[in-house]
Amino acid sequence: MIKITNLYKIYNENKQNEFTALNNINLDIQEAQTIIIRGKSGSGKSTLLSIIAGLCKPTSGDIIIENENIAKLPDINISNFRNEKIGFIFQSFNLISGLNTFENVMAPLVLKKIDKNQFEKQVTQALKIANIEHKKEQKVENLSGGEKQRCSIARALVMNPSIILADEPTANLDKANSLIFIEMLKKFKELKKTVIVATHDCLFDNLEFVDRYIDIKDAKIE
Ligand SMILES: Nc1ncnc2c1ncn2[C@@H]1O[C@H](COP(=O)(O)OP(=O)(O)OP(=O)(O)O)[C@@H](O)[C@H]1O
Repeated sequence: MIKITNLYKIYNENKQNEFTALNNINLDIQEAQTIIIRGKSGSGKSTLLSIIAGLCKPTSGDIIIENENIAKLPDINISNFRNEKIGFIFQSFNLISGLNTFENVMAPLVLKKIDKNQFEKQVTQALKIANIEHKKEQKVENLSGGEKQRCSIARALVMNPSIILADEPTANLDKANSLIFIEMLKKFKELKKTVIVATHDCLFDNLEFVDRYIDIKDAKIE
């Protein structure tokens, strides 16, 4: 479902500060699997997730997602592809201040031509799955850290994507909220989402529902 072949990411290529962040990555991820990518700070985890999300171009190599080689897609097609297929949960939540929870979650739907009832249904369903419906009218700047994350999870789910990517999802959470996030991963699995989490948090070690742990060291899969 996600097939990565001979993937390289070289920052500042042919310059004095050239740096290889991903060095010949090959990876096959099946539909509905839960994958944890582990590695020290600077090992290349975020770079790999950003490339899978189409947020950043590889230097070379192929990333086939549902029969589409996103390494070769023009930028405009990549954003449409990302909007429909991928939900991204950012470490620092990336919510829009001044708007409430409901408005933040509906943001990805705004440009879609769907009727108001369907629109409200999709937002409400995402809020329910993420357990944040009770805060739908609260401005996001007044949410707690855990609630901000649940709002960003609802936003990631609102388009009903088949793939969920999470970059260091527990970096800004206390232990209790980190464990709530881990429980949320089980829910994603029940919903048959393909989930890839990049983390160096040992709370993610030895989880029985995780299909595969991938360790990255110095830009390579170990
Ligand atoms: N735009 C850039 N230009 C140059 N080097 C970069 C750029 N982005 C990332 N890097 C370098 O690539 C390496 C991998 O970065 P990346 O963010 O993927 O690591 P990471 O494993 O996610 O680390 P962390 O856990 O700290 O987020 C790092 O050494 C980083 O400094």
